[in-house]
Amino acid sequence: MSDERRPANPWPPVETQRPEIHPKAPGPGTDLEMHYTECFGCGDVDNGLHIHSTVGESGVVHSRFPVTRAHQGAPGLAHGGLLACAFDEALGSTVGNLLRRPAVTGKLETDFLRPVPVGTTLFIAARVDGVAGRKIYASADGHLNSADGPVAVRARGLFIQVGLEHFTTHGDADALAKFTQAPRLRHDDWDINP
Ligand SMILES: CCCCCCCC/C=C\CCCCCCCC(=O)SCCNC(=O)CCNC(=O)[C@H](O)C(C)(C)COP(=O)(O)OP(=O)(O)OC[C@H]1O[C@@H](n2cnc3c(N)ncnc32)[C@H](O)[C@@H]1OP(=O)(O)O
Repeated sequence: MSDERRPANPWPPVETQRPEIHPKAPGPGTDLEMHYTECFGCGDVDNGLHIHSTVGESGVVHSRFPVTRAHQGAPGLAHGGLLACAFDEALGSTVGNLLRRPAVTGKLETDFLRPVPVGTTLFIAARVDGVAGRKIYASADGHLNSADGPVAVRARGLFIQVGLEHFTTHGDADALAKFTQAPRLRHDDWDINP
């Protein structure tokens, strides 16, 4: 179905405030480092997505996902679940880096408009659309092979701001400690009071 014929639900679905870019957010032109070396989306992981992101103008973050044979679902085509993963990464990175609030994905919806062949690079442009308390709404378009190529996938996500205890309670406290000691992720540079 073409994008125009899909029903358009209001987005964000609730009244929101305009997102405020954190004063210590990386500026336009900054290449974002992987946020965690073991992250399947951006980390140094065999057959991971190897997504690289750069901060653009006007609150947009540009991410690139090179689709390889390791990412197939149907023969020669990207797996939809991995495409959704790429958007989770791109949206989460946009929220985390621009707002500098620790947040996790609460809801993620994807519209698959065109097939994404192996060998394609998906150019994902993501932005934060609004904030309502701990709820942060973000969306992205994925273009085939260039920033202005045809849109193949769109996504919308709800991210929920959490305190750091979310990661120590449910995750690996030692890994988190190493992670937050990285200069760019220092605690005092984050807005960590949900
Ligand atoms: C200094 C260190 C910082 C660390 C951060 C580093 C960032 C680095 C930079 C960038 C990289 C980031 C790249 C990562 C990308 C990947 C991200 C992922 O894949 S995250 C993994 C998948 N997601 C989960 O595992 C969540 C599992 N779910 C939960 O833990 C809970 O459900 C949680 C925290 C999401 C919410 O639980 P509650 O008890 O805290 O809060 P409640 O009251 O349930 O929800 C709060 C509000 O949100 C709404 N809400 C929650 N889930 C919703 C949903 N699915 N749909 C609609 N509304 C929902 C609720 O209705 C409520 O709204 P009302 O305040 O009442 O208006």
